[in-house]
Amino acid sequence: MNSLNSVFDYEDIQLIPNKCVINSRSEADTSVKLGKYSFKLPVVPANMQTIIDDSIAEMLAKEGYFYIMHRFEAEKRAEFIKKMHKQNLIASISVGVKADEHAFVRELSEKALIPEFITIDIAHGHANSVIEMIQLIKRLMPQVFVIAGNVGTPEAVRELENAGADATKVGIGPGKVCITKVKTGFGTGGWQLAAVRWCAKAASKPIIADGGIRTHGDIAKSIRMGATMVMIGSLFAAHEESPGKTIERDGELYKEYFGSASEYQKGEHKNVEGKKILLPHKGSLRDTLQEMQEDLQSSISYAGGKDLSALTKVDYVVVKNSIWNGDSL
Ligand SMILES: NC(=O)C1=CN([C@@H]2O[C@H](COP(=O)(O)OP(=O)(O)OC[C@H]3O[C@@H](n4cnc5c(N)ncnc54)[C@H](OP(=O)(O)O)[C@@H]3O)[C@@H](O)[C@H]2O)C=CC1
Ligand SMILES: Nc1nc2c(ncn2[C@@H]2O[C@H](COP(=O)(O)O)[C@@H](O)[C@H]2O)c(=O)[nH]1
Repeated sequence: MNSLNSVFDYEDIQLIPNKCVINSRSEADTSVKLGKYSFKLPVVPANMQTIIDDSIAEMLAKEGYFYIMHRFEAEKRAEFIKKMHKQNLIASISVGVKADEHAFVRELSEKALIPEFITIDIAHGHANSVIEMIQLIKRLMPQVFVIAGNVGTPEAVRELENAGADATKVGIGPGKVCITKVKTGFGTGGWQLAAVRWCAKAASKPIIADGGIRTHGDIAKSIRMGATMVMIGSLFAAHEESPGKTIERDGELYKEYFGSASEYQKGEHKNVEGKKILLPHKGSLRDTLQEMQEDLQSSISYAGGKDLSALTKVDYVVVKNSIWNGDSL
């Protein structure tokens, strides 16, 4: 993999069109299967506190989108599962790996509060702590679809899959509010798309490409490189419905978007690998989801197909190489 020629990021790639086989973009099917469930789009808002809350989760589940609730109000998760199940909606939560999270998983199992999806959400997912958590969940609640991450290498993907993960999440440091690449010198920031391709080639189960998506076209590029689904933070931040605080500056409205490893999330300046930014207020989340779907339908038509599978085979060119993917510190 690590020849320089094969290292690229989203902005370095252009997909090459094929002859169109549909009469309207509305015919293109953007739905995706993950586990036993089918969802409207191969996209999931990041499980971060300024991106998703209970009401957004409910709205997404009711309208047929995949969602992953964040883990930063740990004590509310059991009630959240109950509430979603009362409405016949999918429950999809996140966990960490510390001892109290093991206790939480045991509690869910004992109370038969079984969510459909659990995402193990830590910075460096290629770790024994994650393997142990996968094994614990699978032993106590084998029916749960487990997403494990984050990782950035084929070895990590294989190891987590072998431990029982049903999908792995790829992306170490490409996020908009991420400073891992600067603070540690490590990660997939600047070559996230190539890392997705590298990991997907080794995967035998779905890959979720996480971080670095800056345009709707990047979703199609992720699928081309082997992702089944794409996790997105910044493009989903700063909507009317978004939980981030609204700030007024010189008569303009902005919303906060902060990293899960930022001091704003942690409440202390320790092992900080995230920052806070203000994004211009964007209007309704539903409108963004609608536009994302229309753009992806258009992508499918350029790929010469009728559904997402067409995107997996198109040719592409590498136009140039980038480092920053539009980010600044
Ligand atoms: N996708 C990405 O690039 C990144 C995402 N994040 C997000 O930030 C949030 C916090 O993540 P995280 O700090 O892992 O969660 P936690 O604070 O829950 O830490 C999880 C456990 O892993 C340990 N840990 C964390 N990082 C490392 C490391 N590099 N090496 C060894 N042990 C480690 C922690 O111990 P201790 O703290 O004592 O080391 C702790 O025991 C998550 O939501 C995560 O997704 C953070 C950074 C990168
Ligand atoms: N290195 C860090 N990565 C983080 C942090 N908080 C979240 N994240 C990751 O970013 C993506 C979203 O990326 P975006 O480019 O779409 O905005 C998210 O899903 C996490 O994986 C953090 O504090 N540090």
